[in-house]
Amino acid sequence: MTEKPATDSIITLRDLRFAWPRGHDVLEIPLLQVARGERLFLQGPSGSGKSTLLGLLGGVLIPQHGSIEVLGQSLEKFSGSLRDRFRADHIGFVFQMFNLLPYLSLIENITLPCRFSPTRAKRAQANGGSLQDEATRLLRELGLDATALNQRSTSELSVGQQQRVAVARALIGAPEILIADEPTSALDSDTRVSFLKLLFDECTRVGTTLIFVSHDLGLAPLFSRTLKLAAINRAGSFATATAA
Ligand SMILES: Nc1ncnc2c1ncn2[C@@H]1O[C@H](COP(=O)(O)OP(=O)(O)OP(=O)(O)O)[C@@H](O)[C@H]1O
Repeated sequence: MTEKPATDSIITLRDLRFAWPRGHDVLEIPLLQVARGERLFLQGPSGSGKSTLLGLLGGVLIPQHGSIEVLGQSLEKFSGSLRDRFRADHIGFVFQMFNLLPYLSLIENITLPCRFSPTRAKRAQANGGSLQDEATRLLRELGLDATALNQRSTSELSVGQQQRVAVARALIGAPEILIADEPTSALDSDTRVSFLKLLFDECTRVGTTLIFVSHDLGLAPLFSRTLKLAAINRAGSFATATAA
């Protein structure tokens, strides 16, 4: 893999190998560094290991070999509960299907990460006064009026509205890293680009590093760097990540 050493890297993977139980190695990454504030576009064919890599970066999975350093901490040395805490404090997630909870109000959905992370709750309060105020402010930045929408169930929101709520939830309490797994796949191409601009603006304002997975290669030029995961070959040899 061609990889420029980053001077201020927020993520460093070294000699990483990961295999699912009873499976071949899915990932082999000799070195990957992500700089603070970078917007990284992660691509690769279906099954190349993109979601697996996100799971490793988020401390949901641990590699059989190698190290994963995030914010200077070696995640593979943490216990499961420490990794859960670390993830809650420092990483926001936006999923393809957004995963909003229909039995919570829109504002409760956004403030949910603060229930799991006192660190994020404190940061959100420092920014907004109350968690509710901060959720409302984030929604406004993302172009939604919380007062008008909060009476509705999240399942009654349009896809574009749900997506913004999911972004507000991921960004509340200013996590250092935002991981987005195909969050634009349900949108038409014009809406995708305008949504990405909004996402970039928010990440810049909050100071969040963005790792974004998509099959839509047309979006890649909008990012500071593209990381391509190669397909796993039939013999089961390692997939290798390359920087584009
Ligand atoms: N929970 C699991 N248990 C066993 N194997 C898994 C599991 N999750 C993924 N895999 C395998 O790991 C490989 C990589 O899967 P992964 O979901 O990371 O790929 P992907 O690039 O995200 O694919 P897609 O673009 O289709 O979402 C695949 O061969 C998949 O079958």
